[in-house]
Amino acid sequence: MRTAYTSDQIRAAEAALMARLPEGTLMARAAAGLASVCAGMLTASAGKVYGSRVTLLIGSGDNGGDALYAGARLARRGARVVAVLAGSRAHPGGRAALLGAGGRVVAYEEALARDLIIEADLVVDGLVGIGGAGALREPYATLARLCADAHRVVAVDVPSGVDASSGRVDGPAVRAHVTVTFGAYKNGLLIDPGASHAGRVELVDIGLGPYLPDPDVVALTGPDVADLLPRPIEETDKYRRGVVGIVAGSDRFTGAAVLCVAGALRAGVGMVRFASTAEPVRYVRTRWPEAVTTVLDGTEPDPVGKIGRVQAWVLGPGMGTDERAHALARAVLATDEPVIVDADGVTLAARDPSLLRRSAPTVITPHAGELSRLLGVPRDRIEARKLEHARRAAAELGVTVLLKGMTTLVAEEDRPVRVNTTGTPWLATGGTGDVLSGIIGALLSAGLPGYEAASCGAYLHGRAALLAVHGGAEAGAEGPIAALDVAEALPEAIRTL
Ligand SMILES: NC(=O)C1=CN([C@@H]2O[C@H](COP(=O)(O)OP(=O)(O)OC[C@H]3O[C@@H](n4cnc5c(N)ncnc54)[C@H](OP(=O)(O)O)[C@@H]3O)[C@@H](O)[C@H]2O)[C@@H](O)CC1
Ligand SMILES: [K+]
Repeated sequence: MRTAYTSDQIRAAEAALMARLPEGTLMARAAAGLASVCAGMLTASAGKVYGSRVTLLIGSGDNGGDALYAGARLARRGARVVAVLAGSRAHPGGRAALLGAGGRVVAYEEALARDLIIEADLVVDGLVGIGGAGALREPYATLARLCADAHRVVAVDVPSGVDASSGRVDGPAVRAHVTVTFGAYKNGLLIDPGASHAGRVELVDIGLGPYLPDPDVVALTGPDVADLLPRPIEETDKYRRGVVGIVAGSDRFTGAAVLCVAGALRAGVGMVRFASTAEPVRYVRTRWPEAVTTVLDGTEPDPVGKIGRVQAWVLGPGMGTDERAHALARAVLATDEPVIVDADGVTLAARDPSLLRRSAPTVITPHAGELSRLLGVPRDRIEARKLEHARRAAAELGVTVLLKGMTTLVAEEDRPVRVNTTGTPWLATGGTGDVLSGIIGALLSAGLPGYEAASCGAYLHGRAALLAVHGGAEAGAEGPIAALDVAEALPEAIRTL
C-alpha cells in the first residue's frame, strides 16, 4: 500500500524527527538523495555528470535549500551549475555551499532565465515545496511556465504550483519528468491534476517513517488487491461465491445492460440475476447466456421479489430516470443488501435524496457532473477540489463515494481516501463506467465491504484497460479499446495481479 500525507502531517513528523537530530541533518539527507537522482538522469541523458549543465530554480524557502545543496554536490562532481534566484532571499547555507563548490548564483531576469532553462541538460525545480500556498506569484509563475521548454526537469519534493495536500493546481505549475520527494508521498503526487505534473516519483527516505501518523490518502498496489480479492474455495458453489442482481438498461439503452453484466461475469461473480424491460433482457440473454433474466414491465407490486435472492445489487446504468425507474430504484434501495448506485441511479438519487437513506452499505459512483447535482456544488469547483468533495459527499450522504476522473477517488467517512493509480486515457470511451459498476457489484456480492469493493473494482478496471490497450501485455505500443475489451481483459488482470 502506498501512503500519502498532507503538508501539515509531514511538517509535524519532520518536527518530531528534527528534534532528535543535529540541525541540518534532514536537509543533508534530502539533498544527497536529490543529487543522486539528478546524477543518474544526467548520466542517462548526457553520458556523464562532469561538464553537464544544470540550472537550479531557487525559491526563498527550504525547498530552494535542498536544490542548492544538491547543486553543490553536482558541482563538486564537475557539473556546471547555475542557480536562478526567484526571490530576494535564498537559503544562506545552501547558497554558500553552491558557491563554495564552484557553482554560480544569478538574480532572476526573464531572458537570462529562459536561456539557462533551455540550454540546461537538467533543470531542478526548487521554487516551492510543501510551504507553497495558492497560485504561484511572479516571477515563480513565469519560471514554472518556462520549464515547458526544458530538456529534463526534476521537481524537488513536489512540482511547484501543485498543492501538496490536495493535488490542486491554480495557475502555472511545473511539469516534471521526475519528482524527488522526501520522507513520504504527499497527497498531491497521487491525485490529479498534481499527479500528472509529477512524472515518475522517487521517494527518498529521510527517516520520517516512525513519526508519520495514519495516512490521509492511500493507493492500493497489485499485491494489496490480490490479498483483498475473494477467491473461490473448494467446497463453494455459485450462491456462496455471490449472486449479484443487476437492474440496468431500458428499451432506449440496451448496451449499458450488456456491458454491466459483462463486468460482473468477467470479474468472477457466482451468478448474475439481470432484470429490466423486454429489450435489454433480450440483448443480455443473447450475449450472456450465463445470466438469469427477469422481464419487468413496471406493473409488478414486488419487483425485487420477482428477481429473486441476491447478495448485492447494481442499480442504474441505462435504466432511465422516469417514474418507472424511480419506483424500481426505491424498491432496490429498500432492501437490506449492499447496492452500488451508478449513472441514472445517481441522477435519481440527486432528485430524491431520500433514496440513499438506508442502513445497508451503499456505493455511489458519480463523475464530477453527477456529484455536482448530488451536492449542489458547481462542477468546476468539484473538479478543482476533488479530494475535499469526495470526502464531503461520503460524510453528508453516509455512503461510499467513488468519484470518477483522471484519478478516481474512493471516500468513506473516517477512512483514508483511496486513490486509484491504474488506468489510461483510452478508458474515456462510452460504456466503460457500466463495466466498472458490474465489477463492483460482483465484488460486493462476494462479501467485500463497499470501500474495498469500490477501490479494488477501480484498480481491476484500470488494469484491465491497460492490458487491453497494450494488446494483452503490461506495456508497449498502445491501441484504442472499447468497453467490452475492458471486460474481456479482466480475467488476465486478475491472473497477473
Ligand atoms: N522541514 C524539514 O524538515 C525539511 C524540509 N525539506 C524541504 O523544505 C521544504 C519546505 O520548506 P519551507 O517550509 O521553507 O517552504 P517552501 O516549500 O520552500 O516554500 C516556502 C517559500 O515559498 C514562498 N511561497 C509560498 N507560496 C508561494 C507562491 N504561491 N508563490 C511564490 N512563492 C511562494 C514563500 O514565500 P513567502 O510567502 O514567505 O513570501 C516561502 O518563502 C520541503 O518541501 C522540502 O523540500 C527537506 O529539506 C527535508 C527536511
Ligand atoms: K518544487
